[in-house]
Amino acid sequence: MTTARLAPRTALFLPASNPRAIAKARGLDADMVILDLEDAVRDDAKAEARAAAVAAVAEGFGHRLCAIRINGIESAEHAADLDAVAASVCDFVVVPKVETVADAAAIAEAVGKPLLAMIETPLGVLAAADIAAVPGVGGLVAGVNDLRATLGIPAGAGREGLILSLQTIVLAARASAVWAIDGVFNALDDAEGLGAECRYGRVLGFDGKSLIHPNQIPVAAQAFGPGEAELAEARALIAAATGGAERFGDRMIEAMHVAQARALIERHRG
Ligand SMILES: CC(C)(COP(=O)(O)OP(=O)(O)OC[C@H]1O[C@@H](n2cnc3c(N)ncnc32)[C@H](O)[C@@H]1OP(=O)(O)O)[C@@H](O)C(=O)NCCC(=O)NCCSC(=O)C[C@H](O)C(=O)O
Ligand SMILES: [Mg+2]
Repeated sequence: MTTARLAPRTALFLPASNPRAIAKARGLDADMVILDLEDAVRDDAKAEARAAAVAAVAEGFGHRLCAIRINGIESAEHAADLDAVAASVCDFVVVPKVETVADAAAIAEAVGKPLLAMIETPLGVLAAADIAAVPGVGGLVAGVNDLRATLGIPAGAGREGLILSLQTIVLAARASAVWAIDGVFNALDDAEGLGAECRYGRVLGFDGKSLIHPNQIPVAAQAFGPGEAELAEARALIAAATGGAERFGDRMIEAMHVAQARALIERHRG
């Protein structure tokens, strides 16, 4: 399912059980807000969080896209979450640990809203292309904490062990023209590390990054750009192109480079 809106560069998770975070998010410059009902919420606060999420989306988040992450298919909360999301005015439902086409299709039908499928288990990665192709799926989101755990990657290791999964997620998303959102970066105070990870995520082809703290928004927004230098080069390339293979400065360009430059400028206009 191709989504009319541009993909978010910055998608901020927050616990739906945290009213201060909800209030704060209304003043933050994130492209998307994801109210979490799953891992960020204690078991004894699930019902209260669900009601708070529905009320928060009804109150609105201004120009920001708004999503609710429900509890997984195996969870006792899943059915109540589906009912709440279906009746809510959120733009997207985020579904954790999606592993099958049947589950993605059933949830999309139940909620009647576009679905962002989290790919965060080995089975999910292996089925990612089929999940992305389900009508109603608007994007794939990498769940890197769960992926690390389910792949057996030691705590504290870099992203090397995730690369095949991350590339599979991007490939699957692109094959169905849906969004590809990179996973979270847990180190709350490491802006330099976050910037490097965002830039690498962009190099892999991701549209944007999932985030967990307000401080991460400007870093990710800058990395997923485009920056002024990129825009200037894109404009110059479009102006110089006359068709077919030709020289642009010290490199060859063809029609697809002009299309890429136009997409970059479109992305900037947002
Ligand atoms: C990680 C945190 C628990 C840290 O909280 P805290 O120590 O309270 O942060 P600060 O004191 O620095 O907060 C300063 C102010 O900013 C607000 N705040 C903090 N985080 C957010 C947020 N995410 N959105 C909006 N506002 C936020 C605080 O309320 C403070 O405001 P104020 O008091 O008014 O000044 C916390 O950051 C947090 O809960 N983050 C989100 C956690 C979350 O949602 N996790 C679920 C998704 S991650 C995941 O599981 C992905 C995937 O499934 C996977 O497997 O990888
Ligand atoms: Mg997860």
